[in-house]
Amino acid sequence: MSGHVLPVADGRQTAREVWRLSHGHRLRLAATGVLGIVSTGVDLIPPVAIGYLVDRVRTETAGLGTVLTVTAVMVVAAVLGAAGTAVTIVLATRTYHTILATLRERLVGRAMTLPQHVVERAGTGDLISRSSDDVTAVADAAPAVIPALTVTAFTIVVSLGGLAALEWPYAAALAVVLPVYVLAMRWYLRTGPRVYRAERTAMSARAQQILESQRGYATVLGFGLAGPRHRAVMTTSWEVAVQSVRARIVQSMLSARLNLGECLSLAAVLVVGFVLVGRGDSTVGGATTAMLLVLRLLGPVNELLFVIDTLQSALASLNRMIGVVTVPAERNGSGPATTAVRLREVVFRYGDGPPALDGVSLDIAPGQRVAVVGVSGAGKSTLAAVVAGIHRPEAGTVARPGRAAVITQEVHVFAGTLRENLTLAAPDATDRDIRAALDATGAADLLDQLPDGVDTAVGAGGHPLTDAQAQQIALTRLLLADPELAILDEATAEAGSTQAGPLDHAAGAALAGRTGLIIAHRLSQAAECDRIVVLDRGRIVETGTHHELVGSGGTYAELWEAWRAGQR
Ligand SMILES: Nc1ncnc2c1ncn2[C@@H]1O[C@H](COP(=O)(O)OP(=O)(O)OP(=O)(O)O)[C@@H](O)[C@H]1O
Repeated sequence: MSGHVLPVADGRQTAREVWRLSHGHRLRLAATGVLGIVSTGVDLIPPVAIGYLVDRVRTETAGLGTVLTVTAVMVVAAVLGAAGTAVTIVLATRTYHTILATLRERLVGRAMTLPQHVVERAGTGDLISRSSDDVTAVADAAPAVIPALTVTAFTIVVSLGGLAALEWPYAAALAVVLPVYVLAMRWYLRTGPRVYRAERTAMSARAQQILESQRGYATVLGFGLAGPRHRAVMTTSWEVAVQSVRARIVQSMLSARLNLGECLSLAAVLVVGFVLVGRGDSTVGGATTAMLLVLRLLGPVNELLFVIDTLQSALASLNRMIGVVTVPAERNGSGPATTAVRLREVVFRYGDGPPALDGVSLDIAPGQRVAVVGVSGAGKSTLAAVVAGIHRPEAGTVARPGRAAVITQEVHVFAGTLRENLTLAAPDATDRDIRAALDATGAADLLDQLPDGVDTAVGAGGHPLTDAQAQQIALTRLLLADPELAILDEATAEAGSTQAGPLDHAAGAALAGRTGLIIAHRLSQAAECDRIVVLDRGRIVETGTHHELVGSGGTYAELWEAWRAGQR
């Protein structure tokens, strides 16, 4: 199965796609960046002001006026810095969600057009989980990750710049401590996700045991299973306790590593400050500013390390989402102008079963209507699905026009208005187009039965429709979608004898002017087609016009006789 999973984008693809998605938001992003730098720059003022005050106090040149002025400057700077940072975070979050919404739209759009065989092989669950769980993971990461990322990134740059501007050895002292943080981060990324995953898995197992015991309460009592169920819940609960303790230990160990980094950073800057002040290269006020800058830096860095696992899993989800968006569009292998559909030696089987199609070759010219007939199980529906691109053959080639539409036996009426149902594949259709299409397929009568005409709600919870009406709607939808190739798999097979005529008429209208492949159960339909293909156990055994085949006295002639006898 793993060979067929949907692709996962790598870092470069994700970066490229995010850059593309940011189109139209780049000015706002740049403005957010500038505001972030300015706000963190303003945040530098309090440490510098305190350093200045320390020097003035040491040289005994500070009066009450100086203290008040410096305090006022600090208060203003703190308020401005906080306000600027808050606006930066709001702007960044908004842009993040806008880009995420666009990505989600693209993801859903791409998911809808993925070839069915791609989805089937990967498992529908994978696609659903990418468009739901992964989107949630990326969206939920926003409150934790965005402030930590934006504030930390700007704070690191601005504080290091500030330290270097004071005296470069201060910045160098921090650089020496950097490996402690890098090692802590690498250790946490290796360990954290694993223990959290184990904790979550243990919790799901416990929930599962409890739920099963509750749902199967009667069985548990009836078979005297209370003891084993109790033990199962106890075992899984104990596992949760063990895993939770492990997770908390990992968090404590991360805190210990961060404390070590903090301690070393402060000690390093203190020692450097001591030496610089001793040599007269820095004032005590300068050393104080340096210490305050380092203290300011430590908070955001710790915060970032604590959310790094959230960030990592959000990135993994993002890569999975972008993986779907970047699935290359399938080449349909559109047929050359003289053939609309061209199959060569097509073999298809369900799982390990015998071939449902066994070396089928078929050409359909543009505008031609070909009927497929055969006994039940001959492979007719499979052929329709292969031509439609729903199934991919294991051998042979299939070429079809770019715009193909299929109506299968399972006609579905979507919950919504009749108009929405009809314009699903033709969103630009006007009221006149809809009316004309309904007239053409003979479904206009339906409008009289609906209280609000085309705006009546149909489908689940709406106005009830008969199977024949649902098929008429499907045929009208096809007419509006205007595909080059229409594949009708038993579109009129459900019809009782009174409905057969109108539905045959509707099918004829929907097929007018386009290439058609019709799976004909009612042979009167086949008789009207340009050509008939007879399938038997996955092979084409006869092909010709109705008259040719009846005249040849083969399989079709027998089927025709049997069908006519049944009609009498
Ligand atoms: N989803 C499936 N899984 C396994 N085997 C299948 C599946 N669908 C069809 N088959 C098998 O493939 C063969 C061809 O089936 P197909 O439905 O294409 O025949 P058909 O001619 O359309 O039959 P009918 O007229 O009864 O619909 C049959 O042997 C059938 O049992």
